[in-house]
Amino acid sequence: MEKAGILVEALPYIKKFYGKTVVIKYGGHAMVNCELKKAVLTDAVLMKYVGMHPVIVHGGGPEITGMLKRVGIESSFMGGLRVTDAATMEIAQMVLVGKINKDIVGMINDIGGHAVGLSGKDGNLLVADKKMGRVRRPDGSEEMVDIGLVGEVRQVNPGIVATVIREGYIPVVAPVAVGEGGDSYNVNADSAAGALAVALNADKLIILTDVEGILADRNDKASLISTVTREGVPQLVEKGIIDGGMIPKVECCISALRGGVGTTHILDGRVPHSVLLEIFTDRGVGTMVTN
Ligand SMILES: Nc1ncnc2c1ncn2[C@@H]1O[C@H](COP(=O)(O)OP(=O)(O)O)[C@@H](O)[C@H]1O
Ligand SMILES: CC(=O)N[C@@H](CCC(=O)OP(=O)(O)O)C(=O)O
Repeated sequence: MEKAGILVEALPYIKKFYGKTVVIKYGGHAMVNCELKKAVLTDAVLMKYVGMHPVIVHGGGPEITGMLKRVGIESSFMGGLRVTDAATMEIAQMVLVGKINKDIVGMINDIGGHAVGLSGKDGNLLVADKKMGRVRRPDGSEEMVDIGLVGEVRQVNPGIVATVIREGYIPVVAPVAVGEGGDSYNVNADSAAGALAVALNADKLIILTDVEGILADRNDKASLISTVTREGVPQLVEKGIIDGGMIPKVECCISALRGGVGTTHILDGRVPHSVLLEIFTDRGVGTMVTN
């Protein structure tokens, strides 16, 4: 009976989200092991079976760093973005599009779902301009520096994703964009997910990472901030509560909300089925960034 209770609890949410689009950003740090990956992807398959439209945008920062190391290239980051020269871009594309994307697609299909892998270059899905890096000088001022083939999404052409959804597949998108002259650009996966969520008019954007959500004190899980408004975020950044890799996540939540996405969430991808818990139960998990 207790187990059936979960299904009864889920029913109104299944009804509420029927036909709705949910963009799930699956970060590299949350891809801990095969079991966890399966749990996350099973959630997406289940969502599809109950009539929702999950779209996965994946990262893979740690795997790119690992592969670069194997070929003797040291990674460096500026403002959370990888400094990307031509050789780094080649490896990043190989890892993101050739390996991680296909691994996820294979896993979804193996679980019993139907997935199609895309990069931002397919169907000109993500069109990018060159993005400059930002460094803070000791006096507190900021300097813009060239960080190579890093892109900022200028335009999203979601047609190919819409087609894939309409045909019954789960789209799985790698954050490699097309730039001027057909060049590949390395795009932060959070930004790619946010831009795609806006273009698809998604109801939810869920960012899966390797922490419980936004913590007021990084050493205390109990300090989880379960809801923060768009206006409340800059204060948390100024106070230094939010820094590093969490900055592009909250920025992407804010721009997604501005662009019309219903709600945005930062969840712990290391907790099995955190996406299902967020969508189908009353127990909101992680941090919700709202209007
Ligand atoms: N206030 C905060 N609460 C939780 N994590 C934070 C906070 N500020 C910064 N972080 C950092 O952000 C990291 C998540 O970003 P990142 O490592 O880029 O993840 P991903 O690979 O999932 O994109 C956390 O592991 C943590 O170190
Ligand atoms: C420009 C830039 O930094 N791109 C990222 C793309 C992958 C990514 O964002 O992966 P995570 O979500 O796992 O961090 C990178 O090269 O690491």
